[in-house]
Amino acid sequence: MATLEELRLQLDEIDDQLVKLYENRMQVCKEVGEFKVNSGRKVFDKLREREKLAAVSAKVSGDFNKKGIQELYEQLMSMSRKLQYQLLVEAGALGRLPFIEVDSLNKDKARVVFQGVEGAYGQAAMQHYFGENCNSFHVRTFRDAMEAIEEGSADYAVLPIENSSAGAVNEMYDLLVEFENYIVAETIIPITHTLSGLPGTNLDEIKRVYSKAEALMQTSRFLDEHSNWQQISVVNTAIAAKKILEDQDKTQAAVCSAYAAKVHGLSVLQDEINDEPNNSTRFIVVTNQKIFLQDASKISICFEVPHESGSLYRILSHFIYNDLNMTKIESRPMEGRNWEYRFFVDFEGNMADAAVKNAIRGLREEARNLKILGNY
Ligand SMILES: O=C(O)C(=O)C[C@]1(C(=O)O)C=C[C@@H](O)C=C1
Repeated sequence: MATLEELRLQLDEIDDQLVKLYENRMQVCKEVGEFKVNSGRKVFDKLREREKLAAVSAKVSGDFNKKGIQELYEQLMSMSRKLQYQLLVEAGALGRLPFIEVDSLNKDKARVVFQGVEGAYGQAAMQHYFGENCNSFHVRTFRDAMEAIEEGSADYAVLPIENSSAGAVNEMYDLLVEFENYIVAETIIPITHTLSGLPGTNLDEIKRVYSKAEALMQTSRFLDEHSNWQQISVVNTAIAAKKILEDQDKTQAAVCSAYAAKVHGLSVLQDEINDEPNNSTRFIVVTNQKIFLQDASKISICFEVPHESGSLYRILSHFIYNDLNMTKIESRPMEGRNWEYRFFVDFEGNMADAAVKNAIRGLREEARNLKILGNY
Protein backbone atom coordinates (compact mmCIF):
# COMPACT_ATOMS: atom_id res chain seq x y z
CA MET A 1 0.00 0.00 0.00
CA ALA A 2 1.29 3.46 -0.92
CA THR A 3 2.25 5.82 1.87
CA LEU A 4 0.49 9.16 2.38
CA GLU A 5 3.60 10.94 1.06
CA GLU A 6 3.55 8.85 -2.13
CA LEU A 7 -0.17 9.51 -2.66
CA ARG A 8 0.39 13.22 -2.15
CA LEU A 9 3.14 13.20 -4.74
CA GLN A 10 0.70 11.62 -7.20
CA LEU A 11 -1.87 14.35 -6.39
CA ASP A 12 0.75 17.06 -6.87
CA GLU A 13 1.53 15.75 -10.37
CA ILE A 14 -2.15 15.64 -11.33
CA ASP A 15 -2.70 19.15 -9.91
CA ASP A 16 0.24 20.50 -11.94
CA GLN A 17 -1.54 19.30 -15.05
CA LEU A 18 -4.90 20.70 -13.87
CA VAL A 19 -3.39 24.11 -13.15
CA LYS A 20 -1.83 24.28 -16.62
CA LEU A 21 -5.10 23.18 -18.23
CA TYR A 22 -6.98 25.79 -16.16
CA GLU A 23 -4.66 28.50 -17.43
CA ASN A 24 -5.04 27.25 -21.01
CA ARG A 25 -8.81 27.21 -20.68
CA MET A 26 -8.91 30.76 -19.27
CA GLN A 27 -6.68 31.96 -22.11
CA VAL A 28 -9.19 30.62 -24.64
CA CYS A 29 -12.03 32.17 -22.61
CA LYS A 30 -10.22 35.50 -22.85
CA GLU A 31 -10.21 35.17 -26.63
CA VAL A 32 -13.92 34.26 -26.56
CA GLY A 33 -14.43 37.41 -24.46
CA GLU A 34 -12.57 39.56 -26.99
CA PHE A 35 -14.71 38.09 -29.75
CA LYS A 36 -17.81 38.95 -27.73
CA VAL A 37 -16.64 42.52 -27.04
CA ASN A 38 -16.27 43.03 -30.81
CA SER A 39 -19.43 41.25 -31.87
CA GLY A 40 -21.69 42.55 -29.08
CA ARG A 41 -22.73 39.01 -28.13
CA LYS A 42 -23.83 38.26 -24.58
CA VAL A 43 -21.30 36.68 -22.27
CA PHE A 44 -23.77 34.35 -20.59
CA ASP A 45 -24.94 31.58 -22.92
CA LYS A 46 -27.24 29.44 -20.84
CA LEU A 47 -27.86 26.85 -23.56
CA ARG A 48 -24.14 26.32 -24.21
CA GLU A 49 -23.55 25.92 -20.46
CA ARG A 50 -26.35 23.40 -20.13
CA GLU A 51 -24.97 21.37 -23.07
CA LYS A 52 -21.46 21.55 -21.64
CA LEU A 53 -22.63 20.27 -18.22
CA ALA A 54 -24.49 17.38 -19.86
CA ALA A 55 -21.49 16.53 -22.05
CA VAL A 56 -18.93 16.47 -19.24
CA SER A 57 -21.13 14.52 -16.86
CA ALA A 58 -21.76 11.92 -19.59
CA LYS A 59 -18.00 11.33 -19.74
CA VAL A 60 -17.61 10.25 -16.10
CA SER A 61 -19.09 7.27 -14.35
CA GLY A 62 -20.98 7.08 -11.07
CA ASP A 63 -23.45 9.61 -9.59
CA PHE A 64 -20.88 11.02 -7.18
CA ASN A 65 -18.42 11.94 -9.92
CA LYS A 66 -21.18 13.18 -12.22
CA LYS A 67 -22.29 15.65 -9.55
CA GLY A 68 -18.68 16.59 -8.81
CA ILE A 69 -17.74 17.29 -12.44
CA GLN A 70 -20.91 19.37 -12.88
CA GLU A 71 -20.04 21.50 -9.86
CA LEU A 72 -16.49 21.89 -11.11
CA TYR A 73 -17.65 23.01 -14.56
CA GLU A 74 -20.26 25.36 -13.16
CA GLN A 75 -17.42 27.00 -11.26
CA LEU A 76 -15.08 27.03 -14.29
CA MET A 77 -17.69 28.66 -16.51
CA SER A 78 -18.56 31.15 -13.78
CA MET A 79 -14.87 32.21 -13.64
CA SER A 80 -14.84 32.39 -17.42
CA ARG A 81 -17.85 34.74 -17.43
CA LYS A 82 -16.29 36.96 -14.78
CA LEU A 83 -13.13 37.28 -16.81
CA GLN A 84 -15.22 38.23 -19.84
CA TYR A 85 -17.23 40.84 -17.90
CA GLN A 86 -13.95 42.44 -16.90
CA LEU A 87 -12.96 42.68 -20.56
CA LEU A 88 -16.32 44.24 -21.41
CA VAL A 89 -16.01 46.82 -18.64
CA GLU A 90 -12.44 47.63 -19.70
CA ALA A 91 -13.67 48.10 -23.26
CA GLY A 92 -16.29 50.55 -21.97
CA ALA A 93 -19.14 48.24 -22.97
CA LEU A 94 -20.84 48.44 -19.61
CA GLY A 95 -24.45 48.61 -20.71
CA ARG A 96 -26.96 50.91 -19.14
CA LEU A 97 -25.74 52.56 -15.93
CA PRO A 98 -27.39 55.93 -16.26
CA PHE A 99 -26.79 57.27 -12.78
CA ILE A 100 -25.28 60.74 -12.71
CA GLU A 101 -22.69 61.68 -10.12
CA VAL A 102 -23.42 64.89 -8.18
CA ASP A 103 -21.29 66.81 -5.65
CA SER A 104 -24.11 67.57 -3.21
CA LEU A 105 -27.89 67.85 -2.89
CA ASN A 106 -29.43 71.29 -2.89
CA LYS A 107 -30.95 70.85 0.59
CA ASP A 108 -31.92 74.52 1.06
CA LYS A 109 -34.15 74.74 -1.99
CA ALA A 110 -35.54 71.20 -1.70
CA ARG A 111 -39.22 70.47 -1.13
CA VAL A 112 -39.44 67.39 1.06
CA VAL A 113 -42.34 65.08 1.85
CA PHE A 114 -42.74 62.75 4.84
CA GLN A 115 -45.45 60.30 5.75
CA GLY A 116 -47.79 60.87 8.69
CA VAL A 117 -48.68 64.08 10.44
CA GLU A 118 -46.80 66.69 12.44
CA GLY A 119 -44.73 64.91 15.09
CA ALA A 120 -44.08 61.73 13.04
CA TYR A 121 -40.68 60.03 13.34
CA GLY A 122 -40.43 60.63 9.59
CA GLN A 123 -40.50 64.35 10.31
CA ALA A 124 -37.69 63.97 12.85
CA ALA A 125 -35.64 62.00 10.30
CA MET A 126 -36.33 64.62 7.64
CA GLN A 127 -35.21 67.44 9.94
CA HIS A 128 -32.14 65.42 10.88
CA TYR A 129 -31.08 65.20 7.23
CA PHE A 130 -32.48 68.40 5.66
CA GLY A 131 -32.43 70.73 8.70
CA GLU A 132 -35.20 71.98 11.03
CA ASN A 133 -36.49 74.65 8.69
CA CYS A 134 -36.68 72.69 5.48
CA ASN A 135 -39.57 73.24 3.11
CA SER A 136 -41.81 70.23 3.74
CA PHE A 137 -45.30 68.76 3.63
CA HIS A 138 -46.78 65.47 4.79
CA VAL A 139 -48.98 62.83 3.20
CA ARG A 140 -51.05 59.98 4.62
CA THR A 141 -49.28 56.88 3.26
CA PHE A 142 -45.89 55.73 1.98
CA ARG A 143 -47.49 55.26 -1.43
CA ASP A 144 -48.68 58.90 -1.43
CA ALA A 145 -45.09 59.98 -0.70
CA MET A 146 -43.70 57.84 -3.54
CA GLU A 147 -46.32 59.32 -5.88
CA ALA A 148 -45.44 62.86 -4.82
CA ILE A 149 -41.83 62.14 -5.76
CA GLU A 150 -42.62 60.41 -9.01
CA GLU A 151 -44.88 63.21 -10.23
CA GLY A 152 -42.49 65.89 -8.97
CA SER A 153 -44.63 67.70 -6.38
CA ALA A 154 -41.75 67.00 -3.97
CA ASP A 155 -38.02 66.70 -4.71
CA TYR A 156 -37.29 64.21 -1.94
CA ALA A 157 -39.18 61.86 0.38
CA VAL A 158 -37.82 60.65 3.72
CA LEU A 159 -39.18 57.18 4.43
CA PRO A 160 -38.39 54.39 6.92
CA ILE A 161 -36.83 51.20 5.58
CA GLU A 162 -35.52 49.30 8.59
CA ASN A 163 -35.79 49.30 12.37
CA SER A 164 -33.06 47.90 14.57
CA SER A 165 -35.47 45.68 16.52
CA ALA A 166 -38.48 45.09 14.23
CA GLY A 167 -36.47 44.63 11.01
CA ALA A 168 -37.42 45.62 7.48
CA VAL A 169 -40.35 47.86 6.56
CA ASN A 170 -41.64 45.43 3.93
CA GLU A 171 -43.93 47.85 2.13
CA MET A 172 -41.01 50.14 1.36
CA TYR A 173 -39.18 47.38 -0.51
CA ASP A 174 -42.25 46.70 -2.65
CA LEU A 175 -42.71 50.41 -3.39
CA LEU A 176 -39.07 50.79 -4.43
CA VAL A 177 -39.68 48.14 -7.09
CA GLU A 178 -42.99 49.59 -8.21
CA PHE A 179 -41.96 53.23 -8.57
CA GLU A 180 -39.23 54.79 -10.71
CA ASN A 181 -37.72 56.44 -7.64
CA TYR A 182 -34.19 56.01 -6.30
CA ILE A 183 -32.40 56.15 -2.96
CA VAL A 184 -29.94 59.03 -2.76
CA ALA A 185 -29.14 59.09 0.97
CA GLU A 186 -29.93 57.49 4.32
CA THR A 187 -30.19 58.76 7.85
CA ILE A 188 -30.59 56.89 11.14
CA ILE A 189 -32.47 58.32 14.13
CA PRO A 190 -33.06 56.90 17.63
CA ILE A 191 -36.66 55.87 18.25
CA THR A 192 -37.93 56.24 21.81
CA HIS A 193 -41.58 55.33 22.24
CA THR A 194 -43.89 56.51 25.00
CA LEU A 195 -47.38 55.53 26.00
CA SER A 196 -49.31 58.79 25.80
CA GLY A 197 -52.91 59.71 26.50
CA LEU A 198 -55.21 62.56 27.42
CA PRO A 199 -53.89 64.51 30.42
CA GLY A 200 -55.04 62.87 33.66
CA THR A 201 -55.48 59.38 32.14
CA ASN A 202 -54.80 56.45 34.48
CA LEU A 203 -53.20 53.28 33.11
CA ASP A 204 -56.09 51.23 34.64
CA GLU A 205 -58.62 53.13 32.54
CA ILE A 206 -57.02 52.16 29.22
CA LYS A 207 -58.78 49.64 26.97
CA ARG A 208 -57.32 50.38 23.52
CA VAL A 209 -53.85 51.33 22.31
CA TYR A 210 -53.27 52.82 18.86
CA SER A 211 -50.03 52.95 16.93
CA LYS A 212 -48.22 51.93 13.78
CA ALA A 213 -47.80 48.13 13.57
CA GLU A 214 -44.00 48.34 13.84
CA ALA A 215 -44.20 50.53 16.97
CA LEU A 216 -46.58 48.04 18.60
CA MET A 217 -44.03 45.31 17.84
CA GLN A 218 -41.15 47.36 19.23
CA THR A 219 -43.01 47.82 22.53
CA SER A 220 -44.44 44.30 22.79
CA ARG A 221 -42.82 43.55 26.16
CA PHE A 222 -44.51 46.53 27.82
CA LEU A 223 -47.82 45.94 26.02
CA ASP A 224 -47.80 42.23 26.94
CA GLU A 225 -47.86 43.28 30.59
CA HIS A 226 -51.29 44.77 29.80
CA SER A 227 -52.79 41.91 27.83
CA ASN A 228 -56.33 43.26 28.30
CA TRP A 229 -55.49 46.29 26.11
CA GLN A 230 -56.66 45.93 22.54
CA GLN A 231 -53.89 46.88 20.09
CA ILE A 232 -55.04 48.73 17.00
CA SER A 233 -52.73 49.49 14.13
CA VAL A 234 -52.92 52.80 12.24
CA VAL A 235 -50.65 54.17 9.51
CA ASN A 236 -48.41 56.32 11.70
CA THR A 237 -47.54 56.87 15.37
CA ALA A 238 -48.31 60.60 15.17
CA ILE A 239 -51.69 59.85 13.55
CA ALA A 240 -52.39 57.63 16.57
CA ALA A 241 -51.56 60.56 18.89
CA LYS A 242 -53.82 62.88 16.87
CA LYS A 243 -56.68 60.39 17.09
CA ILE A 244 -56.40 60.22 20.90
CA LEU A 245 -56.72 64.00 21.10
CA GLU A 246 -59.65 64.09 18.67
CA ASP A 247 -61.62 61.26 20.32
CA GLN A 248 -61.28 62.76 23.85
CA ASP A 249 -61.69 59.26 25.30
CA LYS A 250 -59.58 58.29 28.32
CA THR A 251 -59.91 54.57 27.57
CA GLN A 252 -57.59 55.14 24.60
CA ALA A 253 -53.84 55.74 24.41
CA ALA A 254 -51.16 55.93 21.73
CA VAL A 255 -47.64 54.56 21.36
CA CYS A 256 -45.75 57.53 19.92
CA SER A 257 -42.75 59.79 20.46
CA ALA A 258 -42.71 62.38 23.27
CA TYR A 259 -42.58 64.99 20.49
CA ALA A 260 -45.78 63.68 18.86
CA ALA A 261 -47.47 63.63 22.27
CA LYS A 262 -46.49 67.28 22.84
CA VAL A 263 -47.61 68.38 19.36
CA HIS A 264 -51.03 66.77 19.89
CA GLY A 265 -51.53 67.94 23.50
CA LEU A 266 -51.17 64.54 25.16
CA SER A 267 -49.42 63.60 28.41
CA VAL A 268 -46.71 60.97 28.52
CA LEU A 269 -48.21 58.24 30.73
CA GLN A 270 -45.12 56.01 30.55
CA ASP A 271 -41.80 56.99 28.99
CA GLU A 272 -39.27 54.80 27.12
CA ILE A 273 -41.40 51.71 26.66
CA ASN A 274 -39.44 50.21 23.75
CA ASP A 275 -38.11 46.66 24.26
CA GLU A 276 -34.67 47.66 22.98
CA PRO A 277 -33.12 50.71 24.68
CA ASN A 278 -31.06 51.43 21.53
CA ASN A 279 -34.04 51.21 19.21
CA SER A 280 -33.35 53.16 16.03
CA THR A 281 -34.73 53.41 12.52
CA ARG A 282 -32.94 53.83 9.22
CA PHE A 283 -34.70 56.22 6.85
CA ILE A 284 -33.97 56.53 3.14
CA VAL A 285 -34.05 59.75 1.14
CA VAL A 286 -35.75 59.05 -2.17
CA THR A 287 -35.85 61.11 -5.37
CA ASN A 288 -37.05 60.59 -8.94
CA GLN A 289 -33.65 61.26 -10.47
CA LYS A 290 -30.95 58.68 -11.06
CA ILE A 291 -28.22 60.49 -9.16
CA PHE A 292 -25.58 59.49 -6.66
CA LEU A 293 -23.34 61.54 -4.42
CA GLN A 294 -19.62 61.53 -5.12
CA ASP A 295 -18.85 60.01 -1.71
CA ALA A 296 -21.62 57.37 -1.87
CA SER A 297 -20.46 54.11 -0.32
CA LYS A 298 -23.41 51.75 -0.37
CA ILE A 299 -25.41 50.31 -3.27
CA SER A 300 -28.87 48.80 -3.04
CA ILE A 301 -30.11 46.54 -5.81
CA CYS A 302 -32.91 44.05 -6.32
CA PHE A 303 -33.31 41.13 -8.68
CA GLU A 304 -35.20 37.92 -9.26
CA VAL A 305 -33.57 34.53 -9.58
CA PRO A 306 -34.81 31.55 -11.54
CA HIS A 307 -36.53 28.93 -9.41
CA GLU A 308 -33.66 26.42 -9.61
CA SER A 309 -31.02 24.99 -7.34
CA GLY A 310 -27.91 27.15 -6.86
CA SER A 311 -29.25 30.23 -8.67
CA LEU A 312 -28.93 32.60 -5.69
CA TYR A 313 -25.47 31.23 -4.93
CA ARG A 314 -24.37 31.94 -8.50
CA ILE A 315 -25.66 35.50 -8.38
CA LEU A 316 -24.02 36.23 -5.03
CA SER A 317 -20.69 34.96 -6.36
CA HIS A 318 -20.39 38.26 -8.27
CA PHE A 319 -19.92 40.08 -4.97
CA ILE A 320 -17.37 37.60 -3.67
CA TYR A 321 -15.37 37.52 -6.89
CA ASN A 322 -15.21 41.31 -7.14
CA ASP A 323 -14.26 41.62 -3.46
CA LEU A 324 -17.42 43.52 -2.62
CA ASN A 325 -18.72 43.38 0.93
CA MET A 326 -22.39 42.46 1.02
CA THR A 327 -24.01 44.08 4.06
CA LYS A 328 -27.64 43.03 3.84
CA ILE A 329 -30.00 40.66 2.05
CA GLU A 330 -33.80 40.63 2.21
CA SER A 331 -36.36 38.74 0.20
CA ARG A 332 -39.94 39.59 -0.65
CA PRO A 333 -42.56 37.33 -2.23
CA MET A 334 -43.31 38.17 -5.85
CA GLU A 335 -46.85 39.19 -6.70
CA GLY A 336 -48.81 36.48 -8.48
CA ARG A 337 -45.94 33.95 -8.29
CA ASN A 338 -46.36 31.79 -5.18
CA TRP A 339 -43.12 30.81 -3.46
CA GLU A 340 -40.92 32.85 -5.79
CA TYR A 341 -38.94 35.72 -4.35
CA ARG A 342 -37.28 38.97 -5.27
CA PHE A 343 -34.00 39.57 -3.45
CA PHE A 344 -32.79 42.93 -2.16
CA VAL A 345 -29.06 43.24 -1.56
CA ASP A 346 -26.99 46.09 -0.10
CA PHE A 347 -23.25 46.08 -0.71
CA GLU A 348 -20.41 48.51 -0.13
CA GLY A 349 -19.12 50.52 -3.08
CA ASN A 350 -19.46 53.48 -5.40
CA MET A 351 -20.75 53.21 -8.95
CA ALA A 352 -17.54 54.73 -10.24
CA ASP A 353 -15.51 51.75 -8.88
CA ALA A 354 -14.34 49.17 -11.44
CA ALA A 355 -15.28 46.29 -9.10
CA VAL A 356 -18.83 47.62 -8.83
CA LYS A 357 -19.09 48.01 -12.60
CA ASN A 358 -17.87 44.44 -13.11
CA ALA A 359 -20.35 43.04 -10.61
CA ILE A 360 -23.25 45.00 -12.09
CA ARG A 361 -22.35 43.88 -15.60
CA GLY A 362 -22.48 40.24 -14.47
CA LEU A 363 -25.64 40.67 -12.40
CA ARG A 364 -27.41 42.37 -15.29
CA GLU A 365 -26.81 39.38 -17.53
CA GLU A 366 -27.37 36.61 -15.05
CA ALA A 367 -30.17 37.82 -12.77
CA ARG A 368 -33.72 38.54 -13.89
CA ASN A 369 -35.00 42.13 -13.74
CA LEU A 370 -32.05 43.72 -11.99
CA LYS A 371 -32.90 47.17 -10.65
CA ILE A 372 -30.34 49.46 -9.09
CA LEU A 373 -32.25 51.15 -6.29
CA GLY A 374 -29.53 53.68 -5.52
CA ASN A 375 -25.97 54.44 -4.51
CA TYR A 376 -25.75 56.50 -1.33
O1 LIG B 1 -18.80 29.48 -25.19
C1 LIG B 1 -18.92 30.63 -24.81
O2 LIG B 1 -19.69 31.46 -25.36
C2 LIG B 1 -18.17 31.12 -23.65
O3 LIG B 1 -18.24 32.28 -23.32
C3 LIG B 1 -17.41 30.14 -22.82
C4 LIG B 1 -18.19 29.62 -21.64
C5 LIG B 1 -17.25 28.54 -20.97
O4 LIG B 1 -16.47 28.91 -20.10
O5 LIG B 1 -17.30 27.41 -21.40
C6 LIG B 1 -18.44 30.74 -20.68
C7 LIG B 1 -19.62 31.44 -20.69
C8 LIG B 1 -20.80 31.05 -21.43
O6 LIG B 1 -21.96 31.18 -20.68
C9 LIG B 1 -20.66 29.72 -22.01
C10 LIG B 1 -19.46 29.04 -22.04
